[in-house]
Amino acid sequence: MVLGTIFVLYGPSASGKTEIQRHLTTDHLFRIITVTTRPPREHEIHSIHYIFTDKKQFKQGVADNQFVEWTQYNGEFYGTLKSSVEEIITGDQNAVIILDIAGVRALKSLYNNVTAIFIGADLESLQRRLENRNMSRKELTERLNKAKFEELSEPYLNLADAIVWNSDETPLEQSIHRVQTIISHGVSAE
Ligand SMILES: Nc1ncnc2c1ncn2[C@@H]1O[C@H](COP(=O)(O)OP(=O)(O)OP(=O)(O)O)[C@@H](O)[C@H]1O
Ligand SMILES: Nc1nc2c(ncn2[C@@H]2O[C@H](COP(=O)(O)O)[C@@H](O)[C@H]2O)c(=O)[nH]1
Repeated sequence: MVLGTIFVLYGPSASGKTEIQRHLTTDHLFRIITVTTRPPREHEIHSIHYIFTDKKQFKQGVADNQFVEWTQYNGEFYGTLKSSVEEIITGDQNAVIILDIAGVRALKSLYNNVTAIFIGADLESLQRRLENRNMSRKELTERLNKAKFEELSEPYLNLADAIVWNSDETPLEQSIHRVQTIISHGVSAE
């Protein structure tokens, strides 16, 4: 195993990225926490799920060149701090991070040791899971449409080094195990 590898989980909203990341128990695996301007969900905690900030501070961070990459999603900003990534690239541990496709592209273009793991689920599973979230109908529709027209499309999947389907008929433990195997033994172990 090459240490200093960043494993990026990406895929549509509610595909299970956060849940899978939360259960990974691989040794020497650091979780890179990203920054967002979107409001926290009920259960989300500052510095654990995200570094929550406001738009003014985020824009200042962009101006100060603090981000290695940043993106906009549903009218909110999301970004990866340079400091959090460089700690891994120059260190001796692996890391896992959750990004959108722009983030995957950016990290792959900047660093060698980046493995992109697409976490997917069918639209029915995504809809059911999003309906369980306390979000507006408008946001739910936007997230589902993004999944339908972008995040489940070929260009999105083609960027993946490994694909893990985590629809409702797949036990979550099985998906966690697959991601854990990829992280511990590499994509070819799949
Ligand atoms: N295999 C599964 N079967 C049933 N439910 C699942 C499965 N995997 C994840 N879930 C549930 O789906 C919901 C969404 O998962 P999660 O929050 O991890 O998605 P996400 O991909 O991180 O979404 P987002 O990008 O919007 O933050 C959670 O309630 C989670 O428990
Ligand atoms: N390019 C980046 N994408 C990010 C970052 N942090 C999260 N994300 C992605 O944003 C969407 C929306 O996230 P949500 O928590 O509001 O559902 C999702 O695809 C995340 O993967 C980041 O720093 N950079």
